Amino acid sequence: MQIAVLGAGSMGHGIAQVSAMAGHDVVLRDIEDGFVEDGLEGIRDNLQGGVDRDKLTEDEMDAVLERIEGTTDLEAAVADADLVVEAVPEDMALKQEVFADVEAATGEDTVIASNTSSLSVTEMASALEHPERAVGLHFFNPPHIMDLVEIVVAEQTDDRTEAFAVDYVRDIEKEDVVVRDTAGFATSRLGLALGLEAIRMVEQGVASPADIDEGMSIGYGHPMGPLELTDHVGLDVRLHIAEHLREELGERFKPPQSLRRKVRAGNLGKKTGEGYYVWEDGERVGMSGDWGKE
Ligand SMILES: NC(=O)c1ccc[n+]([C@@H]2O[C@H](COP(=O)([O-])OP(=O)(O)OC[C@H]3O[C@@H](n4cnc5c(N)ncnc54)[C@H](O)[C@@H]3O)[C@@H](O)[C@H]2O)c1
Repeated sequence: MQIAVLGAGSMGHGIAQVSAMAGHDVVLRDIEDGFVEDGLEGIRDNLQGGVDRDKLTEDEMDAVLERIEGTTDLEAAVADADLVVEAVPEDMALKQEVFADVEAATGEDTVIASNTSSLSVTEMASALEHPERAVGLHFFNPPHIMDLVEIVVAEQTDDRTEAFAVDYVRDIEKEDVVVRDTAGFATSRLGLALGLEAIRMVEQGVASPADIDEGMSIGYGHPMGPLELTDHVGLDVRLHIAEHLREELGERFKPPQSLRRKVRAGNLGKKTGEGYYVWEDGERVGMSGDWGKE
């Protein structure tokens, strides 16, 4: 089928790639030529990495690239699309505008999906004249590696759209979970609950960040402990989501004091060199504060 992906950033280019790898024709749209080029370059790099690791052949790579076209023209991107996936920045007003613009430029049966990680798809869909065609397709980062797609069913989503989303996710060989449109969906809500409790445990001196993380990675088989994951995601991002979930779901998502303090101090995790751990050149070299070396 014909798929349009709007936004060629971290997520958009990956969603375009996995769609093309499943044999779909994809148009990748961003607002400036340079962003489109960066997205296409990202796809080329990912695929080349796959060729280097013998996951696909040069010919397969070329065939995937041939199925992807870049553009800055919204109308050209969505006119013939069966599915449009928006991956523009996480801003409700922008996403509603994009949804409405897409609806004005595409066919009546086109499914319009959002890759939002935290916003209400129901609210986004209210910008449409036919909101029953809206659905959330929450990919994980990076989309070409991560197997899960959370399908977010808005209040207005009809059965056809939900079934279409499930078929698409299975077709691109990802695993689907279907969740109702509630704050934090299923994954962010549970992941954050674990992260916030781990932070409170560090504050209470229950154990060091490294010991808490090891407990979860070795004891529970998590690929990464909740504190290291917080450092990867960004403390500012986690704080923002916690505030949103507190507002929607209650005090159990109240952000711990140390999370606020660290964000105020500019210690946002791996990207700034310190969060609950200290990072150098992308590597963990110790723990933050008095916990010292691991
Ligand atoms: N980064 C993640 O880990 C992650 C994971 C899951 C979901 N998400 C969600 O995916 C969405 C995109 O996030 P991202 O990290 O890829 O952001 P990003 O900033 O890397 O990319 C966004 C892109 O959208 C482009 N853009 C802005 N306005 C546009 C418009 N009107 N039309 C087309 N393109 C436009 C920007 O130029 C930019 O290239 C957000 O809703 C985010 O919450 C992100």
